[in-house]
Amino acid sequence: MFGGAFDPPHWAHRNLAETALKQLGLDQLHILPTGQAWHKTRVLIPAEHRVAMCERAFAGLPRVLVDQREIRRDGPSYTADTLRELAAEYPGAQIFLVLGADQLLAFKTWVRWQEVLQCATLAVANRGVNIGAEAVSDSQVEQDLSGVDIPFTRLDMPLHNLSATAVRAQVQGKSRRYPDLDVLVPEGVARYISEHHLYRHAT
Ligand SMILES: Nc1ncnc2c1ncn2[C@@H]1O[C@H](COP(=O)(O)OP(=O)(O)OP(=O)(O)O)[C@@H](O)[C@H]1O
Ligand SMILES: O=C(O)c1ccc[n+]([C@@H]2O[C@H](COP(=O)([O-])O)[C@@H](O)[C@H]2O)c1
Repeated sequence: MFGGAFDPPHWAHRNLAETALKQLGLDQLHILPTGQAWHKTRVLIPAEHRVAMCERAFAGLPRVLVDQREIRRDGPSYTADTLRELAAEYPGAQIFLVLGADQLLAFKTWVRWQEVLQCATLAVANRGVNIGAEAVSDSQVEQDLSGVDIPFTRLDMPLHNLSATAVRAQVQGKSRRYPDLDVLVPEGVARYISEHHLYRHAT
């Protein structure tokens, strides 16, 4: 499973999914847009938009499905609940949880994180912890991860200094770092953002 706010989904998300499919030899990859992100302070845009953008962002990747269960479930989205359901649906399967290094470093704040580890193997992509600020190097990420005492496997993906925060800032005109939105998000997502006038105002 690969969960996220996906507000909006960007190139690093797609590359992460592609890398996980190939490197882990997955039979199926569930993309899970978060319902209620209890751990985020900002309010996410409506789920229907995030789902529609995920459909576009991950389009054409084999064995990928956008799974709306966290959106349909009442209450905060806990990964432990989702993994329990997936484990029951795929008895005997090895389940991987795909995430970026920033989330691995926060992992012990997750609700029932021990249960998450019982259900899934964590598959982690390098990502700078200092997201949105200056670019970070692989060696800095290595240093950040060196103290982690949780078992995980590495996804071999080049570092992308990219975040949904940077995409929202670009659309709001707060940042002029990139020439075009297509550099940050797949074309279908850029079109959707423009057609639905998303992210024009700060939330
Ligand atoms: N550039 C990236 N490199 C590696 N992993 C990433 C990257 N961006 C996001 N991820 C991972 O994808 C998952 C979902 O991320 P999310 O949808 O919150 O995007 P985000 O860019 O972190 O958003 P925001 O900037 O709003 O916090 C998380 O596990 C996160 O670590
Ligand atoms: O279960 C939890 O307590 C929990 C706490 C923080 C994050 N998560 C999940 O981790 C995934 C990535 O989170 P984020 O904040 O990077 O979008 C997403 O699926 C979240 O629901 C889950």
